[in-house]
Amino acid sequence: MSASTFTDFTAADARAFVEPPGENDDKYSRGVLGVMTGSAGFPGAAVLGVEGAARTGVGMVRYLGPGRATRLVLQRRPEVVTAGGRVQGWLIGSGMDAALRGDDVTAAIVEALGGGDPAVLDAGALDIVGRATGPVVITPHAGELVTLLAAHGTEVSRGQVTGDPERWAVEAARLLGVTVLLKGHVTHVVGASRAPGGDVVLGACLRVTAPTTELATAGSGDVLAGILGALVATHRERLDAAPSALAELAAAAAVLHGLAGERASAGGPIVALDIAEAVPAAIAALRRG
Ligand SMILES: NC(=O)C1=CN([C@@H]2O[C@H](COP(=O)(O)OP(=O)(O)OC[C@H]3O[C@@H](n4cnc5c(N)ncnc54)[C@H](O)[C@@H]3O)[C@@H](O)[C@H]2O)[C@@H](O)CC1
Ligand SMILES: Nc1ncnc2c1ncn2[C@@H]1O[C@H](COP(=O)(O)OP(=O)(O)O)[C@@H](O)[C@H]1O
Repeated sequence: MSASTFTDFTAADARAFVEPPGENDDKYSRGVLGVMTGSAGFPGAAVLGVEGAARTGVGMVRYLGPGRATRLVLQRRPEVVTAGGRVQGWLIGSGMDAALRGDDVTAAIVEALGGGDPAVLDAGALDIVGRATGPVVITPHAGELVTLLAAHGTEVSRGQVTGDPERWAVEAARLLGVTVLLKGHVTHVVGASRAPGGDVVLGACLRVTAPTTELATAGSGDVLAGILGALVATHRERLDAAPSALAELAAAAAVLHGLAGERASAGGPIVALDIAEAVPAAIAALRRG
């Protein structure tokens, strides 16, 4: 495989994706994010992703998940709407386990993915990436990428992935035909989509280096997925015009996640919710330049 060249994607690059709403915007024109996350085992992931999305700025979040997770989400974020309806993008899979996912949940995900809207697929929805009819970005960590590659006939160890993340992020994008955000201290993003004939077209290869290692904490990735979901929903028109923007949106989400984590940490430890809560200040600082 030929080596791909990764370009550093920085805070200066991310500025283009944190513009405030326009004077004529309303909650719908701004973008609605549909969220299917959480499960009986991991209801907290739903709270973390929704908080990440809400704090990034989005017109509305529609949360569609199991009862307990729904109650927890509403307790924390009463703004969230729990009825179905039109969305500009989806966030699906955080806090789900593909092996335990009920048939009803799988059917609901497949229906959502069949609508052609852009989707962020995380954790327990990575196995159904092939059912999406719209642009997709997947957000695996190294272990999840190993499982995903194996399901597509490529055997690789976790050590091999962490030892050469550039290679395996590109390989996954090439194999699946979707944009890949491979998480880590350095997060690698590889843009990919399918041409009308079905051939995979590779796009930008972007690299985001985390400003703090305190991001390595439970639920941190769920917050990242929420941030990315919000950016996707609020940039739907840009994505429709140029699907290649999905890679930049993914990299911008990783930048925001890092800046928010650094701000929340201020040199000390953090919990995942701290990252989400620090996103508005991180965006304000980015806008100021
Ligand atoms: N509060 C929540 O609800 C949270 C939910 N989460 C969700 O949890 C699900 C599973 O994600 P994971 O990535 O954790 O699980 P994975 O199943 O991807 O990875 C677990 C791996 O870590 C290993 N492992 C487990 N405990 C270990 C230990 N103490 N020391 C060393 N290795 C250990 C296991 O053997 C396994 O190989 C996802 O759906 C995710 O979104 C996580 O984000 C954590 C927070
Ligand atoms: N050593 C590290 N330094 C900086 N960021 C890290 C480090 N380890 C993990 N991260 C970041 O923390 C997040 C962890 O996500 P993930 O592994 O999905 O955890 P969880 O499933 O608990 O949410 C990712 O955004 C990843 O890039």
